[in-house]
Amino acid sequence: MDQQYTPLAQPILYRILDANLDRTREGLRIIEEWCRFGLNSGELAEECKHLRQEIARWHTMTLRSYRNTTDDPGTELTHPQEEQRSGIEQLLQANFCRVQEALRVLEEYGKLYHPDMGSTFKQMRYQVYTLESRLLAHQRHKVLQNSYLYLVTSPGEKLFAIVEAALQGGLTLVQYRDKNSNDETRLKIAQKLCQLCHRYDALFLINDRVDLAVAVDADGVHLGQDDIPIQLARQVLGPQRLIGRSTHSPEDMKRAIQEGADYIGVGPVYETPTKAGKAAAGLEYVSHAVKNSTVPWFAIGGIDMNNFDDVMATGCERVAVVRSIMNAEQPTLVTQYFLSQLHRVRNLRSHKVLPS
Ligand SMILES: Cc1ncc(COP(=O)(O)OP(=O)(O)O)c(N)n1
Ligand SMILES: Cc1nc(C(=O)O)sc1CCOP(=O)(O)O
Ligand SMILES: [Mg+2]
Repeated sequence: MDQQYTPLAQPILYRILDANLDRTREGLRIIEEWCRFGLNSGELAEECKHLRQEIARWHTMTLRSYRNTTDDPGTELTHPQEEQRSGIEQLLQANFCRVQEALRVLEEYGKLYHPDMGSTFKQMRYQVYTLESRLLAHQRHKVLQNSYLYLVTSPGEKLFAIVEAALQGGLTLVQYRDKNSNDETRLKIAQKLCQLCHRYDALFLINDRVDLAVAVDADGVHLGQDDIPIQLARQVLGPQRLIGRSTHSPEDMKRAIQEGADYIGVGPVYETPTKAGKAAAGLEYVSHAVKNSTVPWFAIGGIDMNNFDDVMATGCERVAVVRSIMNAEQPTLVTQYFLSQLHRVRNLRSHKVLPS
């Protein structure tokens, strides 16, 4: 039987357009507030505002006059997930999704309303996809900039409990490093750790494995000197994810920065059983990083509470550790101790009590 098509009644069309214009404007406003107050990014906030204003031009009095909230069954419908957000990332993601869906509705139904509306809203939807990528990248760089302590994990039964304890102590940067498990296990662990870190608004990176980073939607990867080139990792990961590179000499550092590393590891400061057989690069190399690194960098290798002051005396302001936290009896307290000391040194330097 041939299907009978009837033209969409004008009041229905107008209500659909009104509701979705509202939805996009509200969602963009929520995103804009984070760009402005959370990220301090005038540029991103301005882009949201500009989009909102363009959308407002289509939101005419005529369309608004068809609003009938009391008879709209949709106002009662909420998903339990809307009542709960585990962190800012989830909140932003939910609102981007809402805006993109509403823009798609406007694109399709708009074609029945005005000859230009479909193409205009299609363009806007792509603009919002780009905005989402840029905002995510900005967000990740901001957390990285504000991270002074980096936990590189080691495998063990208490892995999740230790990472969570450290996150409770204020840790904001975690790397999953696991040299021996099979890929099925690695994938499961990485998924769980990623969710855990994101619940605390911390960054989650994966050692060595670009594929796993994509699979679990991690914030980035850490690559050693023997791993794939940064440029190739960037092609796979896109511009919005972070790439870290280990460096052991001034030449490594120069190359990693030139190749576009978002941060670098500087070490091993001391010989360490975590990387047995690797010679120490020493405090001299840390001092070189103080003077020459133009990207955030983390001193790594054998750092603990006993030698922490010596490392900081070079002018270093960020450290990465494995055993100091993974083997600690009280990982929350150790994390808090490291963070408070790192903060204290920065404060003393900014008040010129210590040389910077
Ligand atoms: C922050 C940080 N710095 C250095 C390393 C070491 O990476 P790599 O040289 O690739 O050695 P492995 O960790 O893969 O054994 C790191 N993981 N993190
Ligand atoms: C994983 C790693 N990379 C290093 C480097 O110098 O690139 S040193 C290191 C091990 C750090 O472990 P711990 O804090 O237990 O000494
Ligand atoms: Mg590696």
